[in-house]
Amino acid sequence: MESIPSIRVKDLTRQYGALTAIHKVNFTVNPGEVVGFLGPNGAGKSTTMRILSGIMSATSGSAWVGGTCVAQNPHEVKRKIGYMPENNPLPDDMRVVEYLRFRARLKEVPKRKLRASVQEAMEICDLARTARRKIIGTLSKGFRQRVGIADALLGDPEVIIMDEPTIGLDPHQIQGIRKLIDNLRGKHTVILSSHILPEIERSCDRVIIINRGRIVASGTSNELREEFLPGNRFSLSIEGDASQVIPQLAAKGFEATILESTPLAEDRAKLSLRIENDGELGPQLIEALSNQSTFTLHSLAPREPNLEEIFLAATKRSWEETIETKPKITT
Ligand SMILES: Nc1ncnc2c1ncn2[C@@H]1O[C@H](COP(=O)(O)OP(=O)(O)OP(=O)(O)O)[C@@H](O)[C@H]1O
Repeated sequence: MESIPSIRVKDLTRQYGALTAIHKVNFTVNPGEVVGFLGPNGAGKSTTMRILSGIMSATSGSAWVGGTCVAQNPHEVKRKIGYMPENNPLPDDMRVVEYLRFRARLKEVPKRKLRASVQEAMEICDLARTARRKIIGTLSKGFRQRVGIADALLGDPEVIIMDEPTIGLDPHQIQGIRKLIDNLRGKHTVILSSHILPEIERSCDRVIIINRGRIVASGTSNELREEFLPGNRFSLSIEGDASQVIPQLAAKGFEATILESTPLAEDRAKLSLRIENDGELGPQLIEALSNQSTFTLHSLAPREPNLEEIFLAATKRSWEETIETKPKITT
């Protein structure tokens, strides 16, 4: 039997007056998945997350959380979802434990489970020992984010949604939040939005890319690489005449393009190549580029495009498609 998706979104659209913030957005997230929601500023990430968590209604379309329709049963959905909004506002004058107990009561966590639920959330977020009785106003940004995540975990919801959980954090704090997200894996379905692409690549099983209110790509990093940046990529450094690299490769039967060329000191250059040929290419490339008079090969290594390159390719394609489908203005 097929399991019910933790999240299903169908043709979700939201207008703010004349502005279409999201347009016919469709996606599903399966139980236990950790999904990254990626998009430039103003793409519609927060709008989608707010609708999913029942804070805001959609103009049209539908969303379900654990099979429950958000518009029809917002109260039930709120029990199934833990939401940490962007720039999570917290009361500066409360103690961490007091605040979380207050939040647990608001979320209608049953009285007999309340203390245990708060304790468990504080333990998962590493607050129990260090910050339990601290005044929130005195906490660092990293610890404030932990309080926000602990809040989202109260009542053990099926789905955790985090809007920019690492924004404004230093590398140590980011590492802490990353570990925390790793600990949630398998116990909750997680959607997190972030601008930090290596962060998403490192933490998420799958990525959904949204641009100007529309989903432009969805898949694992590998699937997206295949779709948007096919071909084998290599980095190499040479000494000598860089303009001879492509002719030399062509003579040996390789179809290659230079993606990037960076001159280095002493007649050296670093090149990034895309090769269309299939198969295990490394040894053949070394052979093709060695023992000839115009340059010396110093190093060669395969290079996988990172999520930033995939993201740029996906959003560029969606931008070009929009330009192409726009009617031409005639005078
Ligand atoms: N309350 C609102 N009223 C009017 N327009 C809004 C409102 N909230 C968002 N918008 C607009 O809707 C679009 C999508 O915004 P949204 O906040 O969902 O994007 P985002 O991807 O989360 O961006 P960011 O990463 O900057 O938060 C933007 O053009 C934004 O200016």
